[in-house]
Amino acid sequence: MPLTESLPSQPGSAPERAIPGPAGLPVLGSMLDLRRDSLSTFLRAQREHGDVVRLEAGPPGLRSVFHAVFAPEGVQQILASRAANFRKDHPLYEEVRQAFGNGLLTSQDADYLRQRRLVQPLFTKRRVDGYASAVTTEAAGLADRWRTADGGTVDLVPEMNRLALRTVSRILFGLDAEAAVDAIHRCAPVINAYVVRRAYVPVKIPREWPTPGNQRARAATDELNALCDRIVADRRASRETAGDADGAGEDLLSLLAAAGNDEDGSLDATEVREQVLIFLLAGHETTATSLAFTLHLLARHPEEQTRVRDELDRVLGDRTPTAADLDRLPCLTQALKESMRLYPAAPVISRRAVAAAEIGGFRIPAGADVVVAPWVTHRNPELWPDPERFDPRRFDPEPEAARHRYAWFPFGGGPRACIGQHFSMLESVLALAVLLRAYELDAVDEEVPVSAGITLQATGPARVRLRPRAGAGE
Ligand code: HEM
Repeated sequence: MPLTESLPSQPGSAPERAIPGPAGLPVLGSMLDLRRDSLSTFLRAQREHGDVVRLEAGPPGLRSVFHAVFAPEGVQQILASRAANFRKDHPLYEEVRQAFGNGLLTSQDADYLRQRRLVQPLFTKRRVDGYASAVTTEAAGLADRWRTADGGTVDLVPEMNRLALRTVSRILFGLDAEAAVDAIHRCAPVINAYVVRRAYVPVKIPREWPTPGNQRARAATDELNALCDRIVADRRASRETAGDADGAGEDLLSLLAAAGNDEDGSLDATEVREQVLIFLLAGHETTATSLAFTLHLLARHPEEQTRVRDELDRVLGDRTPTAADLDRLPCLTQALKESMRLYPAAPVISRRAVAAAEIGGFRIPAGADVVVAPWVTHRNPELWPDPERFDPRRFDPEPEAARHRYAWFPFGGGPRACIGQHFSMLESVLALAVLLRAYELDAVDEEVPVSAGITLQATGPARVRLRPRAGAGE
């Protein structure tokens, strides 16, 4: 086993110096803080202790130790330049793997390479551009439905969740997701909370024990698995009836089904189901968060909303946006990126070090659990002056080019960067364009409380009042 990776240290640094961090409570360390509000705990740790910190959780003798790295240079080492040394073996990923199986998000090594090769063709630029009309059709359907919204007010959190789930299901699974919406929205939060609760405790109650928490999580997992099995079985049945008329390789389900049928068994039934589940979940919750917060921030900042809408009117007039419009809507794209800075859908990304590594002048030991946190790096006042302020112009071409590549990394980076990144940007820009052309939005709620599950979760409503625009969408 290699014990030390030689990584460049900063000039004059002293690698053996102890990594600073909060003392926390005498017995439990930072365990309660991490479980209660990991985002604020990491943010405070950065402000008080710097860009490499060490947090301890649990009583002496049973303590878990977590390292966190916040400077863009360190993030780059972990996610990209030294990615092979930082694996998805962190307790948080172990919990995600237990809950959702070994799909593309959690798999590693040969399994991962095989899976990534299989699904990559769905995410080429040409392929993703082809998803545009499905996105605008779904968004226009929602804009129509909003005409009858109760009191003209909607909560963007469930609305965007439903929109993103319908869109990804239609594109990746050729499926009308209406039947799946309820089950996913009931089960995903239960598992999300369970995963995070377990990730930061040093001693875990075995999953098999019949505690109420274990039973609730098991029931939710079983329901999601059954849903995914049904999705796969329905598609198989319809392919057989249609004599494969829809053509293999058309969407994710066709690709998976074809691979599952391979004689060499390259994906067995469990693997097919696990891919379906991970793409259903990773493919909608995250984009939904971006959509909801972008609309809500624009509702809270009318001058920015006007700037975006003027651009939409100028560039699109009355026509439906297409993939070719993406480069023509810089104001909208900047507002989206700024919202992803403030509310990154994956606020914390976790890894485990194989060998020891020097980062930012400190030595991270072999076997250490390490996180990088877009939530914290995106709020570093040295990179983002007045960080809590919503200011889309931070993404003007000049300041954007001047910033470190890892000052903004909502999609991660390196070999495990988000496969859905371009899809998500296309989906968000086009859906936002359709909705913002049809409605002006006034914020009802101001701040929206959030917490970190596997992904960022809004824990309160993000309501807006809708004012239909004259002539739009009629
Ligand atoms: C705003 C939207 C999104 C955000 C912020 C986001 C964020 C991320 C991040 C940070 C990672 C890397 C995790 C790590 O390094 O540990 C990731 C990976 C992944 N994402 Fe996304 N994602 C988004 C949308 C999507 C969409 C739309 C899909 C699918 C259609 C998707 C599917 C995946 C998958 C399968 C992986 C694992 C990729 C791999 O390891 O090869 N994501 N995402």
